[in-house]
Amino acid sequence: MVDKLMKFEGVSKSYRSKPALNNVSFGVDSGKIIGLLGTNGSGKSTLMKIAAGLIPASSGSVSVLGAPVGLGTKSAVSFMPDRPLTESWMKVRDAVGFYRDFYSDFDEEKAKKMLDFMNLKDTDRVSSLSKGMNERLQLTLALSRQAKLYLLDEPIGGVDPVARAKILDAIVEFYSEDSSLVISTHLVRDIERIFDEVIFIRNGEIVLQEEVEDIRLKHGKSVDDMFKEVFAE
Ligand SMILES: Nc1ncnc2c1ncn2[C@@H]1O[C@H](COP(=O)(O)OP(=O)(O)OP(=O)(O)O)[C@@H](O)[C@H]1O
Repeated sequence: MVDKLMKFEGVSKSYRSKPALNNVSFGVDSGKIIGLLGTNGSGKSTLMKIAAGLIPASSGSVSVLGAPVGLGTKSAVSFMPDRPLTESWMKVRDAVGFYRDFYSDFDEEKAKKMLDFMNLKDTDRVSSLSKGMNERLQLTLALSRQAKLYLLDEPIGGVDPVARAKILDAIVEFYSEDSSLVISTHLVRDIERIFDEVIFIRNGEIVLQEEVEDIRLKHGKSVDDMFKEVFAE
């Protein structure tokens, strides 16, 4: 029986000699929205890229649905990178076509509903979208794949609070409960309402993994208060 949707065991990663992750172990269960929270440079993107099979770990093992990360796990994982994969010549419909052609699990109907929700038009040029609208597009593309695990790297980075709220509403609205979502951010206060569980990462190490309800009940704190306490300098 596969117990965890994703599992990191003793994972370390260095870029040349610079360490980015140090002996990271944790698991992700199915059916959850999880916040991967850490300050700049704490290793969030590195962790996601390893889970998505884009870069290798230096040591340790990572599995998705019980299989080591590799070609076989890529269809179970949809990754939204912090930099867009779309090209500037594209219109929104070209970006959708690109994903449809590239991913056999792409759900075009879902993409259309999401684009509508996001107020994006087929004919909008990607290069003329504002940062917030572009993030809406990237999120639509990533969530329209039928994956088991969605990894969203800073989906609300650099957008104003109104755009943030819209993006969070879209995540909640279009999330399917037989999958899990891992969302990296350092903007904790704006987003904590949607998390079931949070993982704190500091200097490449996991320093806390806890259910949000437990943080509130056991510690009597919001996730944001806890984050500020753990990351105080
Ligand atoms: N391609 C790379 N080459 C060299 N060092 C890198 C590379 N990518 C990341 N690093 C370093 O690894 C560490 C972790 O970076 P990472 O991007 O994973 O952090 P992060 O938590 O996602 O940060 P941010 O919130 O700023 O995006 C940082 O010290 C960073 O400078």
